Parts: sequence; structure tokens; C-alpha cells
Amino acid sequence: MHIDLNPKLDFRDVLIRPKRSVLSSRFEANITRSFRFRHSSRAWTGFPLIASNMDTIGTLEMAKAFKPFGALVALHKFHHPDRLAEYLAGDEDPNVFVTVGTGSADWDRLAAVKAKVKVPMLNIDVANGYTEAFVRAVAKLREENPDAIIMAGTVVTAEMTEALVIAGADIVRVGIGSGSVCTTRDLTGVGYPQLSAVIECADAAHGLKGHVCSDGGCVVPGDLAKAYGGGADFVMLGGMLAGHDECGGELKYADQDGQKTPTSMVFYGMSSETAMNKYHGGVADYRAAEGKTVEVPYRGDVRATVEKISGGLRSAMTYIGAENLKEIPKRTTFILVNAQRNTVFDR
Ligand SMILES: NC(=O)C1=CN([C@@H]2O[C@H](COP(=O)(O)OP(=O)(O)OC[C@H]3O[C@@H](n4cnc5c(N)ncnc54)[C@H](OP(=O)(O)O)[C@@H]3O)[C@@H](O)[C@H]2O)C=CC1
Ligand SMILES: Nc1nc2c(ncn2[C@@H]2O[C@H](COP(=O)(O)O)[C@@H](O)[C@H]2O)c(=O)[nH]1
Ligand SMILES: [K+]
Repeated sequence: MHIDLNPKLDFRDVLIRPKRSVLSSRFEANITRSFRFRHSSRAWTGFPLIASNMDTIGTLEMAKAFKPFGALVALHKFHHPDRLAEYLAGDEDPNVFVTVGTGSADWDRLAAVKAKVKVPMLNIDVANGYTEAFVRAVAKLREENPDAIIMAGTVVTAEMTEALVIAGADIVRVGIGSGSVCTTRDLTGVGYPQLSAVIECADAAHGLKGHVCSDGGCVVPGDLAKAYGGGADFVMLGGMLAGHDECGGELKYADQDGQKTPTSMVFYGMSSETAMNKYHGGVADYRAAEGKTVEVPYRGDVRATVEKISGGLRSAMTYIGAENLKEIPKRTTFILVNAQRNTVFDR
């Protein structure tokens, strides 16, 4: 047994200290980044925000809505290969990752897509990125897709980030137990505070010319600024994007002035009982659900939410004098706090 006595931080444990700035308008803050990756020959430029490959979030409708923002969507792995091929064929510069797990059904689906069209970005996603089998799967995916941008995870520590970069990942997905509909920490006692995970994994990845995506745990737009400040190259969101028209969740209606009006939407974790019943015919008897099902308020078009997120980010950048996203970590000093905000109207 070993105890790590160094404090580990979540987004809610810190604020970003303002710094003198030459920016005079939020308009001047540039939220696009350009990356060259360690393995893939492809470069990428855009707003490094990724919608999670949860089946309610990583939809083709989300991809269409994200396109004008230059943001990305990790498509969920339950799309029909023909629909994926159609989307990829119809777009010269597709903003989507095709997602696989480690199971053969996923790889067969990927093969069916690849038989029809090039797949430039791949996401290999498992709950537990610490197994040897997963590292082998990442290596195999790289071998079979030498030119693709490959994202792999999830992990939360430096040594496993290095292992995945070396195995073939361009982008390592960081976050275990941080998600809004995740119950892994309750069920298993395993996890790592998200900001520290990002800081430590980004440092490890960047040393090897790898990149990281902070996955899970963002509650408010300011958390994205903190994730980028901690060294995240990309930020992945689930819960903050839930409840919109572009999502796949079931809508709930209420009668308002005699009109059937959408009021909320169902959102659930990908290893919740809801997801397992839907895709695997129930929860296998040797495992337990590690996600929950919630109803979130209906929020209309996702574009307004993305604008709020990007507006918040631009504002953060003017407060610290970062003209572009790449400068955020250099201009970031985190201060430890024990309160984030005034709560007078919460009671
Ligand atoms: N980031 C996070 O904290 C988490 C994310 N998720 C998300 O939920 C989705 C589905 O996950 P899940 O249903 O668990 O399946 P996965 O697709 O992640 O499982 C992949 C393989 O890993 C094996 N495995 C070994 N140990 C574990 C473990 N502790 N947890 C999960 N699998 C393990 C599984 O075998 P076997 O089933 O036989 O054990 C399976 O063969 C994924 O999209 C994942 O991203 C889920 C939980 C945590
Ligand atoms: N432990 C679990 N984690 C899950 C599950 N479904 C998804 N996820 C992870 O959460 C993030 C999104 O986090 P959010 O805070 O932005 O909502 C997602 O990308 C997955 O990594 C689950 O059932 N259990
Ligand atoms: K997570």
C-alpha cells in the first residue's frame, strides 16, 4: 500500500488569477489551434472541443451543428456503417472521429466503413485504459491505420499516457470517474481529480510529442478554460451538451397552455443500465452498471450553448492576456480556493 500525500485538484478547487493583458476585446481572442500529431501525417486546425461519443451526444446532427465552429464530434459507436460512410463521403474535411471499442463487432463495423470511404480520425474508447489488451488494441489500430489521427483512452496517470502515446495514440483521453453521469468512483473507489490528471498526463504526453483530451468533469464554461490552462489540447464534453435538439435522448413533454411542449430530455452514461439494456440486452451478471440515467432540462439548439462556451473562453483569455489558445497554459496561474462564487441566491 502507498499513500500519495500531494494534493490533487479538481476544476472546482481552483480559479485562474487575472494577469495584465494587451487584449482590448474578447473578439481578439483566437480560440482555434493547429496541431501536428506524433503518428498521423495529418495536421488539424479548429476549435479543440469534442462532443463525447455517448449515444445521446455523439450524433451526426451534433457533427453538423459543430461544423461551423470548427469543433469535433466523437461519433458514438452504434451508427450504421452505411450512415457513417455517407457522412464521411459527403464532407471533404469531416469533423468526426469514428469510435471503436476493443470488441470485434466494432472493428467489423469500422472495416465496413473503410471499405467505402477513408476514415481520417479514430477514437478507441474503453472505460479502463489500463489493461494490456487495450494497449495491444491501440497498437493494432495504429498499424492498420497509419495515417489516421487516433485518440485513445481513458487513463489518468503519466505512465499510462506514455504507454498509449508510444503504442500509437496521437491524442490520449484523460478522465476516469469524472463524468456527470458516471458512478465509477462510487462503485469502485477508483478515480483521479480531473485537473491534476490533465496537468500530469499533458506533461507526460507533450514530452513525447503526444496530445491529450480532458474528458469529463466540466460543469460550467470556465472549467474549459481551466482544462486548457492545465495543458489540455482538447476538451471533451458530455453533460454540458445534453438536452439539445441535436442530441439522441428521448424528449419529455408537458402540457403548457394546451400545447405539448418539450421540457426535458433523458441522458445516461454509456455503462448505465439504460445503455446496457439498449445495446447489450442487459447487464452481464459479473459486472455492475457504472453510469446513471438522469433527465435534464430541454435546451433547444446546441449552437447557443457552444456560443456561450466559446464566449466564456474568449473572456477568460482577455482576463489573462492570452491571444490564442496555445498561450493559455503559459498565462495561467491557478490559485487554490475554497469557494468558487457567491451563493446568496442559492438558498
Ligand atoms: N471515463 C470513465 O470513467 C468511464 C467511461 N465509461 C464509458 O462507458 C462506455 C462503456 O464502457 P464499458 O461498458 O465498461 O465497456 P468497455 O467498452 O469500456 O469495455 C472494454 C473491455 O474492457 C474490459 N474491462 C476490464 N476491466 C474493466 C472495467 N473495470 N470496466 C470496464 N471494462 C473493463 C471489458 O471486459 P469485461 O466487461 O468482461 O470486464 C471489455 O472487454 C465507454 O464508452 C466508456 O467510455 C464507462 C465507465 C467509466
Ligand atoms: N464512469 C462512467 N463514465 C462515463 C459513462 N458514460 C460516459 N462516461 C464518461 O463521461 C464523459 C463525459 O463527461 P461529462 O462530465 O462531460 O458528462 C464521457 O466522455 C465518458 O468518458 C458511464 O456510464 N460511466
Ligand atoms: K470520465
